[in-house]
Parts: sequence; C-alpha cells; structure tokens
Amino acid sequence: IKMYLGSSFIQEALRYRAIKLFLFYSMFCVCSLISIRVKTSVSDGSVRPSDLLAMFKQTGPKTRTHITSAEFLDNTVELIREMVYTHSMDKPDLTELLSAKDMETILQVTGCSSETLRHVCKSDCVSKRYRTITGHCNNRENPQWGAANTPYARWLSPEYEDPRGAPRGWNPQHTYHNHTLPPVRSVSQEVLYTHNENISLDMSLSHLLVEWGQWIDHDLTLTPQSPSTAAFKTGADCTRTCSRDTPCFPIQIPLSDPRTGTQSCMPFFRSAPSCTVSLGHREQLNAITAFVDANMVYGSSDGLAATLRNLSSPLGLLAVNQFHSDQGLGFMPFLTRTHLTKACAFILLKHLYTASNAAQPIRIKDRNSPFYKFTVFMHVSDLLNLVWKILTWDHYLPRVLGRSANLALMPPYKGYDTAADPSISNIFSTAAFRFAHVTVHPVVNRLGPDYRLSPEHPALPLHHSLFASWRVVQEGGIDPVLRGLLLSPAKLQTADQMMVEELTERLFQAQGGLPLDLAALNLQRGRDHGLQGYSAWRELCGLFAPANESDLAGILGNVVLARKLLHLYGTAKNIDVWVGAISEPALPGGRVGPLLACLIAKQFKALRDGDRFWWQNEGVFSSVQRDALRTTSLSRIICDNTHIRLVPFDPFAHTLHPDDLLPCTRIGYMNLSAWRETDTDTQFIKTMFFGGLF
Ligand code: HEM
Repeated sequence: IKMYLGSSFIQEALRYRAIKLFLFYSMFCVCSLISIRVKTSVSDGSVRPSDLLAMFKQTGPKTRTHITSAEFLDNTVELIREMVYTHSMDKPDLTELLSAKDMETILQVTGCSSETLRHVCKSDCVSKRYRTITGHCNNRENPQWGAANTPYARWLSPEYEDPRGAPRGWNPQHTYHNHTLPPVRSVSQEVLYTHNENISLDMSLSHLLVEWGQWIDHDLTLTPQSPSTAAFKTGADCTRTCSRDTPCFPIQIPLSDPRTGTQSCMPFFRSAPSCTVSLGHREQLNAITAFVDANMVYGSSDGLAATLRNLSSPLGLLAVNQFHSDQGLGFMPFLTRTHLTKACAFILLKHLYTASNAAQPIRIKDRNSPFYKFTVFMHVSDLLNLVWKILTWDHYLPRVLGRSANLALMPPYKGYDTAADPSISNIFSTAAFRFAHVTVHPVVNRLGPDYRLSPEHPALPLHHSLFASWRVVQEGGIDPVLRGLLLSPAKLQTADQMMVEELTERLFQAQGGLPLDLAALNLQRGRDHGLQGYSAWRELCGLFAPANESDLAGILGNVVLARKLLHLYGTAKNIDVWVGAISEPALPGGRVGPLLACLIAKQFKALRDGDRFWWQNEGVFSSVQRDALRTTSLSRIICDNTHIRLVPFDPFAHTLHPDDLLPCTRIGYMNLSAWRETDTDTQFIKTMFFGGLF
C-alpha cells in the first residue's frame, strides 16, 4: 500500500520554499544595487573574468522564466526530501511519496507545468514551409524536440553525488569506484598545460576551421547559469563558503599550483537546472534551438528575432549598425535596452549597460563593449542557414572525423526520420564538442591586403583579443583578422601539448582580475552536469573499456599519458570524459579519436535526420535548387561580404603561401535563378507576412 505525504504537507513545502526563494532573490537585488564595484569596473577597465563568463552565457527573458521555475521546483523537491529524510532511508524516491495529483500541484505552483506544456502545432501552409524561430513543432509528434529552453538529451543517465544532484566531487572525500576524484586544476596542470611557445602546428588545417567549429557551436548550444549567480559575484565569491543552497562550486587550487598564494580557488557557478516533469535527476537546459538554423544570427525567440530585423522594409533583412560600419559594410547593431533583463538577479548586466549609456552608442574606446555584436556573416540573407549546413556537414565534419569515419558514422541521407530526436545531448555540449579547445592557437594574426603581417596591427596574444570587439571597429575591421585565420594553421593536438596556457592560465585576463582556466572549467562543468566517467562513454559507443594501465596505454598509444591519468584518477572509469576523449589519438585524416568521433557524429546525424526542414528532405527544395546549393563555397561568402579580394580555393585547408590564393573573380557563384518566385508565391508571402502592406 502506498502512503503518500498528503496535500497539506506539499502545500507547506511549497509555501516555505516560495518565501525562501523570494528572500533569496530580494537579497540579490539589494546586494547588487549597492554594488558599485561592477559599475565602476566598466569605466576603469576591470571586469572580472567570472563576470565575463556570466555575460558569455547571457540569456533572454524566456530562459530566465524557465530557470526561475526550475529552481523553485528543485528547491521544493529538496525540501520535501529533507522533511521526510531518515537515516534508514538513503535515497528517498519521490514517486513513492507523492501522488500524481501532488506532483501536478508542485509542477503547477512552481510554473514548471506551463514550461513543459506540450505545444499545439499549427498546420497551415506557413508552418509546413518554414521553421519556427524557437524550434518548436519541427517534429509535430514531439514539438519540444530541439526547441529552445528544453533540457539537454541524456544518452547515458547522469551520476551525481547524491539524489539531489550535487555535482561529482562536491565532497572531495567521496569515492567513485573506490577512488576520490582529483581536483580539476591538478588535471589541467599535470595533463593539459602547454607552453605557448613551440607548439606543434597542424599544417593541413587553417585556423578558420577551428573558428567555424566555435561559430557552429554557438548555433547549437547555450547552457545558462543560474541568474542568482550574479549576486554571488558581487561578494568575495571565491572565499565564501558555498552551501548546498547556493549554486557555486568553486574550483579548488591545489597546494602544488603556481596560483597558490594569489588565489585559493577559481569562481565557478553551476549551470541552471531545467524543469523536468519526472522530478527525477537534475537536468540542464539548452537556451537556444538545437537545429543548425543560424539562430546566433537570427535569434531563438520571437522577441529577439524581431529586434534583429530591419522591420522598416519588406525584404526581411537584418538590421545594421547605425553608428559604425566596416568601410561601408554593415556591422550588427548595438544591443538595445529591450534586450536587457529587468530581473534583479541580472542587475549586473544592467549596471554595465547603464554605465555605458544606454541611449548612446557604446564608446568603443571603452574596451568594454560586451554588448556590441558583429559578424561578417550577417550580410548574408536567409539562404545562409542552408549554406551553413552544407559547409558544416560536407566540408567541416569530414575534416574533424576523418573521411572514413565520416563515411561510416554519417551514412548518406535517407530522408526525414520522425523518430530521431535532434535535441542536443548533454555530453555533446559539456564535453564532446569542446574537443576543439585543444586546437586553438595562442596567437591571433592580423594580415594586411597583401597577406603579410602589418606593423600597424601586430599579432595579438589570444587573451588580448577575447571580448575586444572594439579592436575590430578601431583596428581595420574584420578583414585583417579573417586573412589571419585563412593563412594561419590550427594548433596540432598531441599527447604532450594539449591546451595552450593562453587558455589555461590567462582566460579572460585582459579585463583585469584573476584569470580563469578553460580546461578546469570544462572538467568542472562535466562534474556539475553529472556526466559519467570515460569508460561508460566508451561502452556506449561500442568501444572497449580499459581495465588496466596497459589497456589504457594501448588506447591512447602513449604509456606516459596513461600512467599520468591513472596516477590522478586511480581508475579509467573515473577519468573525466572530456580529458579522456581528447587524449585519444586522432583517427586517420581526422582531428579526433574514436570516442569523440562517435559522439560528435551521433549528434550531427540526429541533427540531420531529425530536422523536418533539412535541405535534402523531399519537398523542402527542388532538385534544381539542391544542385545549386551544392555549389556554395565559403570563399564566395568571404568575397561577397568583405573587402578581401584574394581567397584560398578551400578556406578550411591551410594555405602555405599567399601566392597560392585565387582572385575572387575565379570563385564561382551559386546560381540563384532556381529561387526565382512566381507571382503567386510573391503574393502569398506579401499577404501572409505583411498583410498586403507592401
Ligand atoms: C578562443 C577560443 C575559445 C574560447 C576562449 C572558448 C571559451 C569557452 C568558455 C569560457 C566556455 C564556457 C566554459 C564553462 O564555463 O563551462 C566555452 C564553452 C564551450 N565551448 Fe568554447 N571556446 C573557444 C573555442 C571553442 C571552439 C573552437 C569550440 C568548438 C568547435 C568550442 C566549443 C564550446 C562548447 C560546445 C561549449 C559549451 C557551450 C554551452 O553549452 O554553453 N569552443 N568555451
């Protein structure tokens, strides 16, 4: 017989949690309002690296509403667990304690039921023809699949430190498979650390390929932090004791670390939880659509999409910056006040914005122009997201996976598969697609029109280029940077040169404050999301799990590295999956080993097969249009949207010498005549979208 807790018990928990949450958020507002540190930091040029990271993960109002509900739910569930907890009851299972009706009440009061509500999909001709900006209803039977503000998919269940979802390693003494987890910073120092000088180069790949990966990533994943973290940043976040009620999970600095003395830990804030109906384990959410739909250009919400468009014309073009241009070519506009949150927890951003004068263009000399967004690709119109896909699947992926792995893992397209869930998986965003962090070169070269280093704009160490969009405006526009990317090779990933110290020792340092460490962040993020260890992921991919040092040395092709990892982790089962995966030697012709190839291909295959609007799907384009699309090239895009007149035939391949470049006149155009519309089509669009106004 089931003994449920009963409604009054649940009501009590909800009431108590609501009050606590209210006080919690009010406290943030007060803390933030009295904080003059952030305000002044804008003008004196010292924004803390952790503030920049939070800005990096900045999200819109829809995401914030979702997170607030999810945190309320998370807190309530925890309170119920605490209230019924006894020592004999190790893992109170809520489904045993709550009736279906009580669960529904909890979901409703917290707001999670409306967040997880099934979307009703329209069936008019517009929805048959065009994707929604939020990604909903791409799959009509499962409208949430791939939509913005939905939880990441889990390909393997998470393993947290406790039923509530405490991150792995929360208690450093906690053992997994009879071993404790090493501090992430020790792994970063002992396995990943690489001097900036004398790094090996990948002489067959341009650095543009690496940047393309990051660009695509911004189309696929954005994991928000809890809004409440803004308030923690206003205090001495690193030294404060983080309790289970606070979303911080600082990265400890081991005694052997050169940072000891200046820093006792690095700030780290947990990813926000997401609303889940099952009240099971903690999940994280993707704030943007999963689909490769160029949402980093067009937005993932109707509100943002509208502000990014030039609504004064019927052409559906993007809005351009009214104050600055790249020698006649448009930059994206500055963010307006409406993009910024009114929520107290995001007051940090508000301070930054107010300080840089909302009504006026941000003074670009200010070197702190985080709200200034630009991209060379913005000149390109709606065809762009198709071009995106072709460049990614046909040009980028074969180089990352290697030709034969690409053929094996990405078989030819067979049509839209309604059973394929295109949602981004947690492992992909938290570990697999971060593989490219180890291919980032520590220097940003800027080249003049003749593709030679220009004395006017010398090469920059990477940390001087991050969050320095003002440089593009003041130091010659996008062209010198793009030429640099075209002619510079990528960094080669090797077992003894993993991640450059620009990223492990100087991340976001240029703005002041103690720098972050990207390797440590990746590892800690994996633990924050409860990702299982290396061996479990190998097994998921049908690869054998190493049982001892010689197995691991065999897989990694390197005894020293295997020994180092086992010295730190004790067992291959515990190796954080990101570091285990990047330690595997690359497959022939590719840049990743077997585990990463499996995980990356699985994700991209799901994105292709589970997208109703995939360009090869019957009925999306005519065969003439498909043939035209295949002739697209990144070189042509560069020629059409910059002042660059000499380009490589294949911009993802490394070009050794400027003499090997081709004039733009020799780069073919995509034939757009296949898109010429009939009068009926034009009339249809005018009526549907503009009510016949134009
Ligand atoms: C200069 C180069 C880069 C820098 C400075 C950089 C920095 C960062 C930082 C700070 C994070 C957040 C870390 C955390 O707190 O969890 C991150 C996340 C991530 N990065 Fe990079 N990254 C770079 C290049 C790349 C490239 C080339 C790729 C892929 C090809 C990539 C893929 C990702 C992914 C998938 C995430 C997770 C995003 C999310 O879910 O929100 N990054 N990166």
